[in-house]
Amino acid sequence: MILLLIILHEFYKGRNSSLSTKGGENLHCNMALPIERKTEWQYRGEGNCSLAVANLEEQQVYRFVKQYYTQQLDAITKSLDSQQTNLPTDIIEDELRKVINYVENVMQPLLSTHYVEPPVLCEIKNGLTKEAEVMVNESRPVHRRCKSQDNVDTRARTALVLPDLCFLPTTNTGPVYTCTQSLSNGTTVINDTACGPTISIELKPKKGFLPQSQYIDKASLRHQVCKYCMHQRLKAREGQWPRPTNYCPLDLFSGNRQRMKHALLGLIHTPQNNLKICKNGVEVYGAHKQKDLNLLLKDFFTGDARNKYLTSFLDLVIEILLSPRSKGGNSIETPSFNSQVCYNSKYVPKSHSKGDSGKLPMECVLEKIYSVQSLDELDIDGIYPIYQHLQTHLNSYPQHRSNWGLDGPYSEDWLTRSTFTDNSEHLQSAVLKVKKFLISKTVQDCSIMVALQPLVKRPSDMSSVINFDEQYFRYSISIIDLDPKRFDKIPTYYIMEQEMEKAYQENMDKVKLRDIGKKCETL
Ligand SMILES: O=P(O)(O)O[C@@H]1[C@@H](OP(=O)(O)O)[C@H](OP(=O)(O)O)[C@H](O)[C@H](OP(=O)(O)O)[C@H]1OP(=O)(O)O
Ligand SMILES: Nc1ncnc2c1ncn2[C@@H]1O[C@H](COP(=O)(O)OP(=O)(O)OP(=O)(O)O)[C@@H](O)[C@H]1O
Repeated sequence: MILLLIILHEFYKGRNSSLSTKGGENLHCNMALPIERKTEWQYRGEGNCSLAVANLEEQQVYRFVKQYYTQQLDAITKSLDSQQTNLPTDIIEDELRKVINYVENVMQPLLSTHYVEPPVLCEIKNGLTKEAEVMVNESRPVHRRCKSQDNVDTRARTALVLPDLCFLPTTNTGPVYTCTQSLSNGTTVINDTACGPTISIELKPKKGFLPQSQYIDKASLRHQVCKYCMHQRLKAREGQWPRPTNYCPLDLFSGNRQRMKHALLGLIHTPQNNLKICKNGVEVYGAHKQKDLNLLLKDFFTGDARNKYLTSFLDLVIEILLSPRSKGGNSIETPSFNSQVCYNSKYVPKSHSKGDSGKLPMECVLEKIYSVQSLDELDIDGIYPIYQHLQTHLNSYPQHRSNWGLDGPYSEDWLTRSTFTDNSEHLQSAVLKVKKFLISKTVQDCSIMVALQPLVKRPSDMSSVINFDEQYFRYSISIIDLDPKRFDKIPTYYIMEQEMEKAYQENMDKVKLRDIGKKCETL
């Protein structure tokens, strides 16, 4: 019997990997099998909507939906159709399918197959989500353990699944942690492919440009201070994080290595939810855990860099962030890219280093993210009146909401199609602007995952290998968290933007008053 179950297990495992490129059209997963053996789960992270846990055996990460997610979903579904009687399990499944379609049909073509892999829909057996949640509980941040909204929704019968991006794409032998391998005859040989730990770094870069929209008041601070820096004041006032960060997204997106390093050091100083570093999948640095990185990186570099491991690591990450994956070889600078400076940034330019033009190379991950973020040309000030206009129209013609695909389905032509020919050109163009805005919002909230492993020598296959400081590293780079943003959230965006600007302005006024006070004291 056990043998039969194992054979079935292997069969489904094979199916799982072969289906993973099909964007989850079918439901499949070995998690549905009645294997008695307990799965080894390891914590990977979480947001408001999902708990991400790695199945160590499969090297896959499951995103289990939380109760917060289903409550939101329930409210939205009821507001759109008060008659709806679907079961929560079906609603969740439909919604997860939409996420897959959005990533596959909208995000991947825009951001490239090199960086984006659509998740797969996986059926999960009863009791599995709870089992995983209990197993990883100790690793979760304390504030996530007490609210019922942060509990996984055990009614869900499906989950989104992606490869474990804290590791390099798996080989037949699985991830390699050590430099040596024990052979069956008792001898030990040096592993010539990979050596040392896998370090992953996750960056949530946020919005990388200052708006140039004509709809924003000319006198507005938003032309000088980026959204992230403004938001920091509001977050500080609301006690979301103990201290504001030195990180500014415009420094990271500048393409200038010195500025980028300044940005990364800002994140090391205050990671908040914008930086997370893992060693062999275990978080070692982030918002809630800050271990000695120089010590942790010691077995990652071969040279005797003493306390400079962190500096070397950041330089290596910068090289990867600027490397043009899809083209390979030389970097071509992006013609449309103009590096901007945020008034709030603490970066002080140093002497210009050689080869540092301060431009983003075409096709590097930052350039891809930047160019898709730039689809929003109007900013919220230009979009909000369009939203109101569309809402007024929808009050009279509610059926147009689905014609326009505002809540999906996300087909290949979601952005470009004009199936709503009975609408005026004006309306069609309004819908297109809103869609571009929502796409940009998704990419303003995504994360970059880089995984790296040192190699002992130059490998014969140099794809996804970087030569840095006379050492070779294999690496992978992916963009995650590309879920669609809701049309109905536009009014919230509008209010939030005003609150952020107000909070920033009030803080500036306070600082000014304090400075005047200090001057008066010295007179
Ligand atoms: O509005 P922002 O810029 O604060 O972004 C939100 C994120 O906050 P952050 O500032 O990154 O800490 C927020 O992140 P956290 O849950 O706070 O980690 C979410 O990603 C939120 O997206 P959604 O509502 O879950 O779809 C994000 O909302 P969207 O604006 O992307 O809809
Ligand atoms: N495939 C993966 N490999 C490794 N870690 C992952 C993977 N997917 C997610 N994670 C980790 O889990 C975290 C939370 O995942 P995710 O962003 O999908 O949750 P979320 O609830 O949608 O977040 P938010 O509410 O902030 O949008 C990520 O920030 C990342 O640290």
